[in-house]
Amino acid sequence: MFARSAAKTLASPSSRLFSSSSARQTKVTVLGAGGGIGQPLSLLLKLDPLVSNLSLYDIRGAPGVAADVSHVDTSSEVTGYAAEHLDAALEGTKVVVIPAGVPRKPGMTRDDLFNTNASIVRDLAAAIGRVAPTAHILVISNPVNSTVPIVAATLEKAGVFDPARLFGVTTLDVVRASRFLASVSDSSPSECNVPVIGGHSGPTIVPLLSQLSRGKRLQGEDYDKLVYRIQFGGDEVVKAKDGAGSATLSMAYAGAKFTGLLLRGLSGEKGVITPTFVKSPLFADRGIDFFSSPVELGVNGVEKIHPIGPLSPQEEKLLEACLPELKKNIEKGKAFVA
Ligand SMILES: NC(=O)C1=CN([C@@H]2O[C@H](COP(=O)(O)OP(=O)(O)OC[C@H]3O[C@@H](n4cnc5c(N)ncnc54)[C@H](O)[C@@H]3O)[C@@H](O)[C@H]2O)C=CC1
Ligand SMILES: O=C([O-])CC(=O)C(=O)O
Repeated sequence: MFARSAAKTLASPSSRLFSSSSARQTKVTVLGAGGGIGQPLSLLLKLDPLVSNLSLYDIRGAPGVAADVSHVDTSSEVTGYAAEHLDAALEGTKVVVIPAGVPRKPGMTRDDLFNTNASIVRDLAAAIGRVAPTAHILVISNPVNSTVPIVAATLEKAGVFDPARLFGVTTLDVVRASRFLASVSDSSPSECNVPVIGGHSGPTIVPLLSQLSRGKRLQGEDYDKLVYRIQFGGDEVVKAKDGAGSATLSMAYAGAKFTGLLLRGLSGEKGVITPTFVKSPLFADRGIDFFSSPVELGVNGVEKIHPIGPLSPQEEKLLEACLPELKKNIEKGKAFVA
């Protein structure tokens, strides 16, 4: 079978890639497609049969990435957009994935990225609100605990915020929890689907190991070490890359995995449930209105926010450590837009 897709470097405003909203015609846009995450993420999205049109945008390098990825022999069309063509990149899109922004270097926290990434994400959100107000938005850019509230507040200001269509991508925490539990319990990651709740930074990452029999068995130092590794898996990669950035390949995998799950939900599949950071009522009584927990994804995006389920006494403590930090991060994001 030959590739039908040809890379275009710019679609003129008149060249809408599609005009129907059928499930088979799903345009997915990657903002930050030229980066360490954006490139492999674009490749993986090219492999997803639910993507019909892949729109790749970056302030640098996206047309080249698009030309490269477009040679992969799957059916989707790939178009690359240079810096000045953000609106064209977004036109008609159903899903926007955002890995735009700077990554950490050793010694930095995710919150240290706020000063640079907050305005990048705010400006991209404003463009989405203007050009593609009904798109589902998947935020990868850190600090996720703050960038998601920034996107929400920006869309709210524009009068187009729909909480069912905004997601912070916390899938890498779930992927890590599954991989690391498998390695200490001598099992397969497919048998270790750990719910991870809270947010996406150190102590705000709360793995619910007690909800799996393999996780429940871990005690004492083994339990503490595993929780630490899940909470600080990002730091492990930042340190190993030694100044060259943070997780990109595993994040691209996790980003494509979450996008694929969302597309399955959007196309009508039932029972698609995965943790994601969304506007949530679960801890609203504590003043926390964004929280990651298992969410059912459906034709409108967020279909149902599931309760977090039973917690062990250790997990209760982890949750108590998570909530104040998460609240602070969320408020910082909101204050930035206000
Ligand atoms: N949610 C998660 O689990 C994870 C999040 N991240 C975060 O993802 C972000 C990206 O990381 P990398 O890809 O490694 O960084 P990178 O520096 O390799 O790539 C970022 C890309 O964003 C582009 N960019 C900057 N401003 C832009 C704008 N206004 N519009 C469009 N593109 C723009 C840059 O040109 C660059 O190509 C970082 O903030 C990082 O902390 C990283 C790993 C996991
Ligand atoms: O650690 C970082 O800065 C990148 C990230 O969010 C992760 O790998 O989980």
